[in-house]
Amino acid sequence: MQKDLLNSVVKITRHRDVDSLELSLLSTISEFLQPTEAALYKDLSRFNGKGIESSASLLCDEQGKIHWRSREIIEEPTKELQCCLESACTISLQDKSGNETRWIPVVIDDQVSGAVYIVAKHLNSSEQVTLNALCRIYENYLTILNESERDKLTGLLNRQTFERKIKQLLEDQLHSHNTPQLQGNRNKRYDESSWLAILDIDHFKHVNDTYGHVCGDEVLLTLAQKMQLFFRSSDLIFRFGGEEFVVVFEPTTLEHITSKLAEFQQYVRDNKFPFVEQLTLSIGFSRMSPYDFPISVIENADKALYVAKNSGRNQCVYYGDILDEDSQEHPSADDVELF
Ligand SMILES: Nc1nc2c(ncn2[C@@H]2O[C@H](COP(=O)(O)OP(=O)(O)OP(=O)(O)O)[C@@H](O)[C@H]2O)c(=O)[nH]1
Repeated sequence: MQKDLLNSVVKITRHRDVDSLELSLLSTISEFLQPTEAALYKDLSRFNGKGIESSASLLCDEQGKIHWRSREIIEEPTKELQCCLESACTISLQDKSGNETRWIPVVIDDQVSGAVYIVAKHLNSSEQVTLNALCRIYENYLTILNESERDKLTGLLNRQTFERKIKQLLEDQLHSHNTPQLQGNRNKRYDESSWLAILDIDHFKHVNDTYGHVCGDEVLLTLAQKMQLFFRSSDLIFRFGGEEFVVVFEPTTLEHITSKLAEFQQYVRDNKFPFVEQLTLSIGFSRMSPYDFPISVIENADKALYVAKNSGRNQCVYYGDILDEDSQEHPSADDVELF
């Protein structure tokens, strides 16, 4: 048992990203404590978002087969979960037949960032020690990984994680595309796809030059917080560098994404930021299908951003529109009549 446990700890700490770490923790809990249910909850307000997310969860059937469930926002968290998050205390309930349900807080930098949830037959004292030790190892390792995945100033995902996160997202989409029963609650329309947008603050150098770098940092931090509150928690938000942010949106229509981005531009224009009178953004965006290379989607959105900047800034440009204009100006060989 001890040797197996040590090997599991080695396995958990081999991971280099938070998502695999979460799956690995639940697998280990499942291996050693045979729960009927286990999950990891994340308090998104800790990351400037909204609500509570079940970021990984599993169900074990009577044959001992594990069924993984996809990540979801918890619409109505139980009062025990809320109590665990608010009090930073482990909550435990036992029914008459000895089944136990536990919520164990996950504490990062002295703040509760989530909880481990487990439903199992009565846990003896050595199993309780094992469970607590696994949760503490997870907590320690999560602290290190969070630091390497997130931008220090804004707490957003950093550029280094972009490739991996996008690859994972596209693989998940391809998987759910091929297995319709996994598509989740929302009925997807045939014309929906993912989108990638680059948002760049206009004339940010002027902010730095006028008020200083520290004030510039505060503007960046405020914008990052507004982005996290405005967009869905399932959308991925990266700080790509300086005053440039990348948002990857879950599948939706061109019409919806166009109005969502326009609304955000308006929201930024109308809202107060520290020091500056008014802040505006230029945005370039592009469609992203599971068959695209992330780097080429970035290049397309970047071309659209370039057009937005050159058209006077404070604009939102769709790559598909500049492609259409381009093909009208430079018709392809297919469009040229040969005599
Ligand atoms: N405060 C602060 N400034 C940064 C940071 N990273 C980059 N910058 C500044 O961001 C500014 C970017 O300037 P430019 O690339 O000329 O862009 P801009 O002034 O926004 O002009 P346009 O994008 O063309 O509208 C420079 O002044 C950088 O020093 C940061 O972490 N903090």
